[in-house]
Amino acid sequence: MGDAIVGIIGMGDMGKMYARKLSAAGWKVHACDLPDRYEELKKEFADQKNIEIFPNGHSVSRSSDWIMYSVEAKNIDAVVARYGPSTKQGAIVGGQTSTKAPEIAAFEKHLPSDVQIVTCHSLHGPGVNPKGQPLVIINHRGTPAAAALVERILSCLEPKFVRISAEMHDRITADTQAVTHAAFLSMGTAWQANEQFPWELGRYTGGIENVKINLMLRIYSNKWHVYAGLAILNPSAKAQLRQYARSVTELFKLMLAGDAAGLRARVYAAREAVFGKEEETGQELLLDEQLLDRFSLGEKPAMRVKNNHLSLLAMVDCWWKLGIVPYDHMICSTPLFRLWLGITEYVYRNEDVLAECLDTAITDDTFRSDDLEFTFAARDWAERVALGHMDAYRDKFERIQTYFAPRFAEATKLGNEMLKTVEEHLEGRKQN
Ligand SMILES: NC(=O)C1=CN([C@@H]2O[C@H](COP(=O)(O)OP(=O)(O)OC[C@H]3O[C@@H](n4cnc5c(N)ncnc54)[C@H](OP(=O)(O)O)[C@@H]3O)[C@@H](O)[C@H]2O)C=CC1
Ligand SMILES: O=C(O)C(=O)Cc1ccc(O)cc1
Repeated sequence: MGDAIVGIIGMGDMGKMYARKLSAAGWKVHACDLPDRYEELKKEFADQKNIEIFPNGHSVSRSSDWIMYSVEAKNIDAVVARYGPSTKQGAIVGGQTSTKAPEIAAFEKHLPSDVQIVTCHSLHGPGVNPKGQPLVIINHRGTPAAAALVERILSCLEPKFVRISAEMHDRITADTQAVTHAAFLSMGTAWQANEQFPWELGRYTGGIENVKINLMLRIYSNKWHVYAGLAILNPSAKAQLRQYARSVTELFKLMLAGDAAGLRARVYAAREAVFGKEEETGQELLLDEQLLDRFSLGEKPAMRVKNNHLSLLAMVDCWWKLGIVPYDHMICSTPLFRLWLGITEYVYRNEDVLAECLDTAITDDTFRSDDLEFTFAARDWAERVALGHMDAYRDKFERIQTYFAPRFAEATKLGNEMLKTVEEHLEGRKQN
């Protein structure tokens, strides 16, 4: 089937996943990473028949028909500056970076004018089966035939193609990915600050808590540059993170003040804006807590411990304040975002659960010290992103990553099972 040659520059987790899938479908793949990884990669792919490893991006660019840059977003300008001018005449170029503004700027700046630009973004990590997952295709500077070729190449992943502009992509992923990651990063920061492994504490077990813990560990087990690039380089993300931090702070102050009426009024106003009036939403819930109960890293206690779920209340408050309707973004969502939306919806569309949450927020001090640290954390992540300082982001991320590292292997296994079960559940729901 492989009439065109696919070039991949950057053989990290995503580059390798693409190389394996495309070559298995019969496409010839020319790939490289940094020159000092040439020998190691050649050995790794020696018996893969359609993959040829090259010493650098010049040889990949000169010989391929669609070239995908799968490098760190923070390096995209430098890498395209180096290899872009070597692009084969009339070829098509794209990238896998999670934020398209800097990628497109680099392409426009460094690619010869006869080169077409059709780029992409898989909305899932390298360990997730791409089948049925959204795959964004952006035809920025290409003929319809060029875009059709890129889609033909990528159709072997069996994705759900989402055809949008680069601007729309960055707007949506700021709403879905950047702010979701900020919530989980802040949870990890708070637990580390209080020197806790939450699955070891009786008060952090049960369905919703399992999602929080597993997704937090999943994010910290990934590479810092993926999340830093996604937040810091996305022009729309700063405002989202700032609002999330503000929502956390304001809700926490209402809790501390014991202002039950004020908290209730605010939470219900957000609920109406995001989920509609209760009587208007006849729809079935995305998730139920029993489904999530199975995926615990710790022992399940006999009695469920109540939590005020500040991180979830702040998420819905933030969507409300920014006028975001999360369901509008489902076509362009990641598995993490769907789970996050699933548990927020579970709390908000269940009158008893929400009432218990508000009552706990006012009358129960169990979570005060975690919530205090969570508030500091949300503000600090938002500030680091606003300052645009990659090293400050990396330093904090890697410190917390080291703390949780001993549990990554187990959490990844459990997290994969959890995502798979939830995805199957959501798929089944759609078909019914
Ligand atoms: N991981 C994820 O969940 C997802 C990531 N993405 C995006 O995809 C891109 C790749 O991510 P991922 O694979 O996870 O990250 P990795 O760090 O695993 O891969 C990036 C690779 O690019 C290499 N590289 C850097 N500079 C050059 C160069 N000049 N020439 C050739 N190779 C180079 C890096 O080498 P070295 O390590 O030696 O610097 C590294 O091997 C990122 O932009 C990320 O945002 C998109 C969807 C999901
Ligand atoms: O699902 C998520 O949000 C992830 O954490 C995995 C991920 C990371 C970066 C991307 O560009 C796309 C997906």
